Amino acid sequence: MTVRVGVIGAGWIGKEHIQRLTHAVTGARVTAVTDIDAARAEEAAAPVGARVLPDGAAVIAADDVDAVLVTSWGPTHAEHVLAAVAAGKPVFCEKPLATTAEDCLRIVEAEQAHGRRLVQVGFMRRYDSGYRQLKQVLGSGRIGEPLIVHCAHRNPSVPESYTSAMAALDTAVHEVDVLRWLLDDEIVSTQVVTPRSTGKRFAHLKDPQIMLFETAKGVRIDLEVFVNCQYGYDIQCEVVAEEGLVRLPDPATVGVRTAARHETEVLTDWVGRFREAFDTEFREWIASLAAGAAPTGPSAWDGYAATVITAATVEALESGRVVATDLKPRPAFYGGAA
Ligand SMILES: NC(=O)c1ccc[n+]([C@@H]2O[C@H](COP(=O)([O-])OP(=O)(O)OC[C@H]3O[C@@H](n4cnc5c(N)ncnc54)[C@H](O)[C@@H]3O)[C@@H](O)[C@H]2O)c1
Ligand SMILES: O[C@H]1[C@H](O)[C@@H](O)[C@H](O)[C@@H](O)[C@H]1O
Repeated sequence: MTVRVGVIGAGWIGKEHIQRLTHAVTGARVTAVTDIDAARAEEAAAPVGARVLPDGAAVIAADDVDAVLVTSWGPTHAEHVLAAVAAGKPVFCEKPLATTAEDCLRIVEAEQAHGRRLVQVGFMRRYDSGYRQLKQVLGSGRIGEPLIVHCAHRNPSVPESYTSAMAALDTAVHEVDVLRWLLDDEIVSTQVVTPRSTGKRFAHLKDPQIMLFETAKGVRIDLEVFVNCQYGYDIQCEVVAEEGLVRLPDPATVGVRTAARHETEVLTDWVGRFREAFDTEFREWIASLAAGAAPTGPSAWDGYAATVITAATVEALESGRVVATDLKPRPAFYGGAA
């Protein structure tokens, strides 16, 4: 069975995912595309033989759309996801699920009222082979219980429109999700320490930031977010446990030895670093839909948790205080694990 996908938002990542669904995933076809910029929609739709529809509502209602992909701007996500759930269609929403906790809860409630999972959120790190190996080691019990996690999330640079709050909302949101999943634990408090800011970019920006999270089981996480590090796109994660530690591998690149030096490449963007993870994410999503099963990836509840925890982190940055995340109790509908 071919899953026919309708796409809402044909910008940067929308175009990437349209290409991915067409060329890297079997069993999927993009049949409809919309964007508030019609020329952009046309540019993304034409090469894959999809038609352009006037808006998100038309995509969701279309007879030749079995599942919906939301890749528009964050503040518009909730409207499209709620409409897809109301129509009973599976929906994959790029992060964030919604920009407010209230909207996330609306989605969570609508999905529960529908009675079956329809929503998956685009946290692709859960599909990265390195993170999956980390989870396998932690789950095997070989190194005992996790105690401390050291992480770094570095981008070479960001545009001037990037704000200090985006370090949590746009960037650290990936660690928030992947660490909840990796540790099978919940983040209960957050704090932000601001070292001297880099002089290499904008005066308005607090960059780098050190985020300190505490989990329900007492694990401490330190996360350096440095979005103008200049040298490359660099994702680090090391879990220190009772009987050992496990570290996220760097992507494999050839080592070059020349002129008395040994060099390996550092990637420069998230597109290259997580390409395979994105491919796997969409292959597994489409496979679950083709099998008539509910999606197994990050849920609407995970989307809610990430929005609440990152909002609390912005509050921590602005107040200088430790902020409790105060998540609502997890509904049984979403299972036991984080
Ligand atoms: N998983 C990841 O690592 C990752 C990476 C980049 C972006 N994202 C997320 O993907 C989303 C899109 O990011 P982007 O970088 O592609 O942005 P973008 O600005 O390049 O594209 C967004 C597109 O959505 C369109 N749009 C906005 N509102 C719309 C609406 N109501 N209906 C139809 N189209 C609408 C815009 O015209 C634009 O073309 C964001 O939520 C972002 O956080 C995720
Ligand atoms: O939207 C992007 C994307 O989510 C990347 O994975 C992250 O590294 C960037 O910091 C963020 O701005």
